[in-house]
Amino acid sequence: MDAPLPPRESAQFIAERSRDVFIDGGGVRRVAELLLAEASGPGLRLEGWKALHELNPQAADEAAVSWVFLTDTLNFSFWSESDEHKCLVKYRGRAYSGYWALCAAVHRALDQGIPITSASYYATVTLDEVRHIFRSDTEVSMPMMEERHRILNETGTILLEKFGGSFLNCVRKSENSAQKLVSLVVENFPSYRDVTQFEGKRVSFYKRAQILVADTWSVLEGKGDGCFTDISSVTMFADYRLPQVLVHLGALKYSDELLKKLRKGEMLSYGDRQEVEIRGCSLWCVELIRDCLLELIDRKSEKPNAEINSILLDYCLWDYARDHREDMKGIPFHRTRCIYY
Ligand SMILES: Nc1nc2c(c(CN[C@H]3C=C[C@H](O)[C@@H]3O)cn2[C@@H]2O[C@H](COP(=O)(O)O)[C@@H](O)[C@H]2O)c(=O)[nH]1
Repeated sequence: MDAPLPPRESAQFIAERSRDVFIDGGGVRRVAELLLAEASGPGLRLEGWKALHELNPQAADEAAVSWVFLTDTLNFSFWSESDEHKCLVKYRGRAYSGYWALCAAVHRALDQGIPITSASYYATVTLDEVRHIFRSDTEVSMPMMEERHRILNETGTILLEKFGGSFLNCVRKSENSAQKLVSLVVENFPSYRDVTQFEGKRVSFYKRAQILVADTWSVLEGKGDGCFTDISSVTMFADYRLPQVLVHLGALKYSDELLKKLRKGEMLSYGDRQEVEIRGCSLWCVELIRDCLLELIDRKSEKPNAEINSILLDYCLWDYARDHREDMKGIPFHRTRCIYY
């Protein structure tokens, strides 16, 4: 079977044929201007990954890389039916939700002596143990617990068989190429194969594979094994938060029909035409925002302290979405239950 289009090309192909999701040129520019103000701050710098997030590993060693691999292997589908009743994990006096609940649960387990980031442990961890490790401190559990258990066993077994139980060995096989690492991950770990169809073409988003490469780059601070020569070729990560924030900021628009459907809380299945259009147009929209931002920076002839790329734009917009949850209440996120994002 022919290889799918890579994410960036997939996004352009989808955006050019989209019927229910549209990119707004004026909105793209306004977001670029909003981010220009950030260009010299920590929000758009690689160092922000550690400095702004207390649950991200602060070290840059093999254990930190293993932590990133474990969390990104489980980095999907945290949204709950109602925002009032959701999974929360308390850790060091704070209650975390969504993706951060996952990270808090990993730290809680490690503090209790459970080696959850070790492949030899999660390759054979039982469902009951997974339920205990990722237990919620509310009556709402983390979604898709059975799928998380299956993926842990599958991924741990493969990591032991093919990479000596350490994701750092896989990183080293990429020889400092981000694209090669994305390929190694999707070729060897089935749960990362975020591929679907659109108008007869096989398209890919590779959301978890790309964020895994980005987080590996971040945790290794862009140095040594984490110094990827082609890191700027990695695109934003097509999840369910970025589309929501891009619509909120006016860079993306939904048709009335789609907006009505999302407002009613209707589910979209993975691979549905509208679901693919939301993900593809969001990815392409961030590429256009990046191009516009780089143009604005050139015009201001203010050299940013480090190269701005789609990863840093994504992190910044995702954090923005987290910090503006209340303002975004009127904009629905699309509800898809899957293991890919
Ligand atoms: N596009 C994009 N999607 C991201 C992330 C992250 C966290 N990563 C970075 C964040 C801080 C550190 O810098 C990490 O590196 C999680 N997600 C996705 O969001 C969804 C969870 O959302 P909520 O239910 O609100 O927690 C779910 O699909 C999850 O897969 C990101 O950065 N970008």
